[in-house]
Amino acid sequence: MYNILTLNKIAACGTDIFDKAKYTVSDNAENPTAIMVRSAKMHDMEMPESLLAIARAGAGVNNIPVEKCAEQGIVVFNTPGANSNAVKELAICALLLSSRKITEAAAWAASLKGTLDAPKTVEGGKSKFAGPEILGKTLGVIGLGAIGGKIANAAVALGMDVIGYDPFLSVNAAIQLDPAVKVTADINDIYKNSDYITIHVPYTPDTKNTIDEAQIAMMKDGVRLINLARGELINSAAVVKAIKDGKVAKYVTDFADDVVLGEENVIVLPHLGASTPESEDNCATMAAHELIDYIEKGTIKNSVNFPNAELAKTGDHLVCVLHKNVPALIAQITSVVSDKGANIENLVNKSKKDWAYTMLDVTGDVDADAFKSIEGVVGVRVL
Ligand SMILES: NC(=O)c1ccc[n+]([C@@H]2O[C@H](COP(=O)([O-])OP(=O)(O)OC[C@H]3O[C@@H](n4cnc5c(N)ncnc54)[C@H](O)[C@@H]3O)[C@@H](O)[C@H]2O)c1
Ligand SMILES: O=C(O)CC[C@@H](O)C(=O)O
Repeated sequence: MYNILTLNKIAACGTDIFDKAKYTVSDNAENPTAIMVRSAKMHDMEMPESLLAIARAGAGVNNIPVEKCAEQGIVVFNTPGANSNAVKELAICALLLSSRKITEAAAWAASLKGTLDAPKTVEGGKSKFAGPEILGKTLGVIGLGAIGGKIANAAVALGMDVIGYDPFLSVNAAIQLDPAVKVTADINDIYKNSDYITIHVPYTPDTKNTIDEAQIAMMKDGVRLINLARGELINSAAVVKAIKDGKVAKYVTDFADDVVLGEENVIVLPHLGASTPESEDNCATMAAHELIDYIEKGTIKNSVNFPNAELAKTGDHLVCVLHKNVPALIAQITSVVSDKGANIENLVNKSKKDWAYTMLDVTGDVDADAFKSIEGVVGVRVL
């Protein structure tokens, strides 16, 4: 039996994909073969010896020690794009929330319950909640991946001028962008020209505080900021100060911290970006398929620490070796096969930065322990 441990609530349509004859799925599974997780923090978790893979049902993997996992031969997957429409829709909502004082106006209207002549009071008091339309305004989008690209296109359709910035823009993402999106190579173009700025990049040590005091100083007076990506990307204290100084008109964030909570002109949402039944189903389904394909066939697709690779078994064994991406290692792996007099029918070797994956389709006997003793090898399975 393979045991799947869930660290967060994972949609049933994903967990139901696991064949009950071969898998158990539970939130207290012992000796887990794999873990399914959403936002639970795993940095301090001791990784069990039994663990082959972690699937993040979502995009961001900053809650997982990705590099430490690679060193222990644990493949980490995410589900690219699976929740991007949910976040796009919330971002469009956030654009309007940042403009039209909707939350304050609704709270004020609710406060009139039980008062005499509420219909007259609202007509008299509504002018203080007026806010600008987004039509014709400029939106800056930082990060044009699955989410940022969709938001850029939707904003164009809503009549906004859109400037996008993404120094690592993939060809696939680029061809999906509306031609009206102006892609700039200089992030300062976003800061200087935008009425609204939204950020959609992964949180890494390099992107921490992407927007801080210096970036805010470059922005237009009255700029509105939206952060549905990660709290750490924007310095909360700098934004709150800029709101008090009248520089920033509004900040809508999906990430609560003590600095932003309760502040005037800050709307804090409780990490709601991916909370739709559709995206929870998409993420759970994709994550389950990634784990099953890896556990049963050695196939890696959508890993963030190892390369994509697949190989069909035509011989007696499929040998799957996770290892460092260093010279002469493949020669040692193939020697282990030939030393035993076995034959390699097919071989795939792929690399991703410091890590690599070699799959060998072998006829004849293989000795799994001999692969494990090669320096730089971090995981071996014979299927
Ligand atoms: N609020 C939520 O519930 C929620 C849901 C999904 C994703 N997210 C967050 O949004 C992030 C983006 O998600 P996605 O699905 O669009 O991911 P993605 O990988 O499809 O896109 C990220 C894009 O950011 C770009 N990028 C990386 N570093 C950059 C930099 N320094 N400057 C500009 N661009 C940069 C990449 O090239 C890529 O195109 C995730 O990493 C996650 O943190 C939040
Ligand atoms: O799982 C969630 O609810 C949030 C997911 C989101 O932050 C992501 O990075 O995909």
